[in-house]
Amino acid sequence: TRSTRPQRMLKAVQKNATKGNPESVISAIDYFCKNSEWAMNVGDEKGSILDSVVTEVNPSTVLELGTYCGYSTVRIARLLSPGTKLITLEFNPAYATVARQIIAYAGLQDKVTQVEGSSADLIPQIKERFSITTFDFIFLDHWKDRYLPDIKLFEECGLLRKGSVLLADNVICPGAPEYLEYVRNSPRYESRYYPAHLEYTKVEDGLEKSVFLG
Ligand SMILES: O=C(NC/C=C/[C@H]1O[C@@H](n2cnc3c(NCCO)ncnc32)[C@H](O)[C@@H]1O)c1cc(-c2ccc(F)cc2)cc(O)c1O
Ligand SMILES: [Mg+2]
Repeated sequence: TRSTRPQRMLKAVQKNATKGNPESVISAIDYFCKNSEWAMNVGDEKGSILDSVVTEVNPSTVLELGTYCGYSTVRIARLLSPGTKLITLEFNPAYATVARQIIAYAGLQDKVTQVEGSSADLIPQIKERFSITTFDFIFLDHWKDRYLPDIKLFEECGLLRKGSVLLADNVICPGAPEYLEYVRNSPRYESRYYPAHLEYTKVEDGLEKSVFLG
C-alpha cells in the first residue's frame, strides 16, 4: 500500500540528513516541505521564534502537545540544558512511530519522553507518572479547539507556576479564537503575539506567548 506523508518525510530525513545532527534533520524536513510535500510542522520561520523563546526560558521542565512527526520536538530538545528532558504527547500511533525514528535519527532520544495518548487523559496523570510539580515551558500545537480546554486543565491540575510560559502555534491559521480570547483577557496571564506566516507559505499566522502570573 501507498506510504503516508510522515513516512515519506522520514525517508527524506534518512536520505538527506546526517545521523546525530539535529540541525541537518530540521533542514531536511524544511527542504522536504518546501520542495516535495507541505506538512504541518511549525516550520523554519515560526521555528526560529520557538527557538528564541525556549532559549530565553531555558526550561527545566517542558511539555509539548501534539508530537506529529517530531519536528518541533527536535527543535526544542536540541536547545535544552544537559540532563533536561521534554515530555511530548501524541495520540496517533502511526505519527508517534515516525516521530520516534526522526527524534532518534537526530540523536535526541535521551532528551525526549514520548507518551502515547490524548492530552485530556494524560494531563491529569503527569504529576504522578513523571514526578513533575510544574512546567516551565509548554508548546501547544495539537488540535486547535483543544488549546482552551487543555490550558484550563493545566490550571486545575496545578501544573503551572508563577512564570510558566505557554507558547501556542497557529493562533491565526487555522486559528484558536477562544484560546486567544481567554489568555488575552484573563488577569492570570500576560500574553504577547509574535506575527509570522503559516509554515512554508505567505499566509499570515503567528505564535502567542502567555506567561502565567500565578
Ligand atoms: O491542525 C493542525 N495541527 C493539529 C495537530 C495535530 C497533531 O497532534 C495530535 N493530537 C491532536 N490532538 C491531540 C491530543 N488531544 C486532543 C484531545 O484531547 N492529544 C495528543 N495528541 C493530539 C494529532 O495526532 C497530530 O499529530 C495544524 C494545521 C495547519 C494547517 C493550516 C492551514 C491549512 F490549510 C491546513 C493545515 C497548520 C498547523 O501548524 C497545524 O498545527
Ligand atoms: Mg502547528
